[in-house]
Amino acid sequence: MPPKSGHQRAKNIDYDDDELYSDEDEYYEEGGEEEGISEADKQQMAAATIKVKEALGGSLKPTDAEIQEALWHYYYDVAKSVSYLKNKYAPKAPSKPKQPQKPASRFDQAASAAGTGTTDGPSKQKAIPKKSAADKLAESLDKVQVEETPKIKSKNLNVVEEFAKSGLKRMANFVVIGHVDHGKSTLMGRLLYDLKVIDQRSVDKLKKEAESIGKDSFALAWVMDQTSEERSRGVTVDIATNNFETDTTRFTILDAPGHRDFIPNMIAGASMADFAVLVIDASTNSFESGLKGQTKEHALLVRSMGVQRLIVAVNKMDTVNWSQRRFGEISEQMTAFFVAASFSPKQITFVPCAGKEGDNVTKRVDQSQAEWYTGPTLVEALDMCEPAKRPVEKPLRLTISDVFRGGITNPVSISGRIDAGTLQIGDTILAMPSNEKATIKAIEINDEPVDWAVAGQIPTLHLQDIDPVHLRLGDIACDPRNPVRLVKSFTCKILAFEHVLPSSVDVFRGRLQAEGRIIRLSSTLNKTTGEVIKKKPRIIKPAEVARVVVELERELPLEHGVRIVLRERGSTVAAGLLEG
Ligand SMILES: Nc1nc2c(ncn2[C@@H]2O[C@H](COP(=O)(O)OP(=O)(O)OP(=O)(O)O)[C@@H](O)[C@H]2O)c(=O)[nH]1
Repeated sequence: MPPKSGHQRAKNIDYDDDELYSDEDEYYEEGGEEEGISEADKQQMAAATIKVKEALGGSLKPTDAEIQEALWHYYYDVAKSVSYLKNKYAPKAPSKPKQPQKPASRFDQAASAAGTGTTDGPSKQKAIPKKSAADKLAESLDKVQVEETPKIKSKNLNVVEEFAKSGLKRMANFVVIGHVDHGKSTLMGRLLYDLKVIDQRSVDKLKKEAESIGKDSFALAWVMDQTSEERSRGVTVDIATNNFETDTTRFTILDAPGHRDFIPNMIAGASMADFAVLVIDASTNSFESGLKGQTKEHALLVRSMGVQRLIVAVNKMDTVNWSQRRFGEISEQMTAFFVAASFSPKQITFVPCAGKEGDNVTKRVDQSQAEWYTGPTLVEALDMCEPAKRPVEKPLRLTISDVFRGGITNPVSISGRIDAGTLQIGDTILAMPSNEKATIKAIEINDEPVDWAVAGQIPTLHLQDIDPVHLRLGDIACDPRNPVRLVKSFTCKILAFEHVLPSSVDVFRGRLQAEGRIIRLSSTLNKTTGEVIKKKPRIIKPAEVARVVVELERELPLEHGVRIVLRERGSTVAAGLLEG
């Protein structure tokens, strides 16, 4: 298996789903109060018993009955029960603490470094055990002192200054786009392998797994495509992120899926990207079929979402014998298209490469194969990109791209790119549109605990004082003193991909998706100068730039300058920038 984050992912959680409380009845049998206990209580007790055992590790071994007594008394509050059991059963004489069964995860270390306590128990809505049973235990438990969840202490850092003096390498996020099967994942897998982000053993393991299901050629792609669903289908279904460093820059790869059904995920990737790597399969017919497929659509999408810089990886050059002519033909055709799509030719670099064998990825292609090519390798081209400026001085805006419901230490976590501002442990954030506050108890970047994070980074935040139902993909975590405003309708400048008429549309902003309606076509605009060409057009034609007004079904946190995409019945009709 490829390396995974230590955290259990729980994307798109259905919070009403009680999957945690499943067939664990055996844990209940040892002596709970059977009488008058509902099935839900039993299941809750069984699940909480497991959690308490995990939290106690191997050091203390109270019986199940003892654990359940504590849980019963504390209304299934795992943290309080654990405190009680530790107090009650800890050895009296000071002794060396035993090694915990499981090494503490980095998440847990981050939390304890921040001096945090934990809570995990039944939510407020859950059934409360009957008092009579609790009373039976009350007497014996009355005197126990319980640690309350401590307030998170902020170090009150000046994060902008910390960032300036940290000497952190510059950071850049790029999205990998291109038609299905053109070799995006393989190319990125190769990059990570050659830069030693993934080791030989892991690749060998992936190769074995790939061979065992007769898909040998996919081994490198699996470095990026990490979930089993993606593997069995052979396509990337979500954005895989991975990191690597060169001497000057720390890069985050956002590997977007090429399959047409998954364009919303690609949009989410593009909304976080400083630049894009467009992968084009140079093989006979593949380039041409890509042109009819997603090659152009993806390029247009990222452009209309504000991405200006492109690296075009003309891939699978081995299949055309590293033909200079083929490379020239593809570069020429694509340049004409890019210019029409308002990319500046200065911002585009074409690199011939072969991801599978790794030619011209980090190692220069053998001169005997392509003595005609003197330009940069892919990694050199990446290094030449100027990352966008980080608006660290602005109020915090973080677009939530994942919500995790974790374990005991970190019950609620989110991750997403910080679009603006900074944050640190102890900060209060406001989730919008739910308008609920939360406290940051720990922060991780690339699985490492840190004290702060700044615009451009994609941290994971471990939160407290909030119920996960208030956090949804696409929501904004912002500074409560400068909250993001909620809008019901907005004007935006769009590039049309198809004919645009007043009609119902799906509005995408990163991972946020909402139903809306184009209610007015205000004007068509000059692509370069932005001047009004025609007021109140009846229709907007493909490739035209226009200003339209969109009304949403519900209020959403949207601000000036955010990138949005309008889709209709599964296809992208337009994309652009929100004006107000
Ligand atoms: N000959 C050759 N084949 C390649 C090269 N790169 C990738 N392939 C093959 O092309 C196929 C598709 O590669 P992927 O990396 O999965 O393509 P993708 O673009 O990530 O596909 P999606 O995730 O479905 O969008 C695999 O069989 C790869 O082994 C290359 O440089 N040369």
